[in-house]
Amino acid sequence: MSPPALSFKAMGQVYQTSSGPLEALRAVSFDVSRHQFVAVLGPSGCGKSTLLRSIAGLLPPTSGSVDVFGHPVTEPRDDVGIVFQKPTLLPWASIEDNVVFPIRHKTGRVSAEDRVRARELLAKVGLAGFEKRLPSELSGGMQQRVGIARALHLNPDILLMDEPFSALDALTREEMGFELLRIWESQPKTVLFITHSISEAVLLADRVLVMSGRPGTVAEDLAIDIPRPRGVETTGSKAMQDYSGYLRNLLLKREA
Ligand SMILES: Nc1ncnc2c1ncn2[C@@H]1O[C@H](COP(=O)(O)OP(=O)(O)OP(=O)(O)O)[C@@H](O)[C@H]1O
Repeated sequence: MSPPALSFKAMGQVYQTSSGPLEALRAVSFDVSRHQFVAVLGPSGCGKSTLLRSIAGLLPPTSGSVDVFGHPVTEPRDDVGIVFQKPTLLPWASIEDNVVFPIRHKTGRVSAEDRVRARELLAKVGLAGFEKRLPSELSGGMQQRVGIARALHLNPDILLMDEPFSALDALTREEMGFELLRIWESQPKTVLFITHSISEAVLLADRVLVMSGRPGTVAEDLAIDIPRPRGVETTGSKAMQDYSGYLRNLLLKREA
C-alpha cells in the first residue's frame, strides 16, 4: 500500500524566543491521503502556518515527525508547492517572469511551453493582459493571485496554501475558490488549505481539521460529505449550512 501524501506523528514545535521557549504545536498527528483536499481552521496564533512551514521543509519539527510520501522532510521539495499569506514576488521581474521563476530556478531554462502555461494560469486567476507588468503595478489581491499561479506552474503533487484568498474581495474570493476546485479536479493534487473562513473550508474541502488554541493540536477532524463537483448551488445547500453551523458552534465553544 502506498504511504499517505502527508503524515504527522506526535509532531511538536517549540520556538526559542527572546522571552524563552514558546510551544507553538503539541502532539499533532494526522495523515492526508493522496489527492485529498484538507482545510485547516483555528484561532489566530494556533500554529497553522508553522504546520505548513514544517511540510515545506522550512522548519524541522522539534519533536515527532513529518513525512511526505513516506519520507521525513529534511529540505524543500520540488513536488511541494506553497502559496504564502504574502506572495513575496521579485519586484524587478515581470508578472510572467515571476510565474516561471521556480522552473528557471529548478532547470536553469524556461521553454516556450513554460511561458504558454504561465499565461494560461495567469488567465485562470483573472490576470490576462498583466503578464508584462511589474508587481508594484498590481494591487495586493492581484499580487496574491500571481503567487497562486506561480505555485501551480510546477504542477506540484502537494499544494500548501496559507490563507491564499485573504487579500481578495468577497466576489473574487468565491470565484478563485471555484477556479481552484476546477484546477484540482482536472490536475488532482493533495491540498492543505489554511483559512479563517468556515464556509470556504466546507465548500472546498474533503475534510476540515479544527485546531485548538496554542499550543495547537488537532481538536476535530471532520469529513465533509458533500458531492462533487461543487458549485454556486452548493453554497446555498442545506448540507453546507449544517456543516458550517456545526463548525461555527465548535469554534465558538472552544474560544469560550
Ligand atoms: N519564527 C518564529 N519565532 C518565534 N515564534 C514564532 C515564530 N513563528 C511563529 N511564532 C509563534 O508561534 C505561534 C504560532 O504561529 P503561526 O504563525 O504558526 O500561527 P497561525 O495559526 O498561522 O496564526 P494566524 O492565523 O494569525 O496566521 C504564535 O504564537 C507565533 O507568535
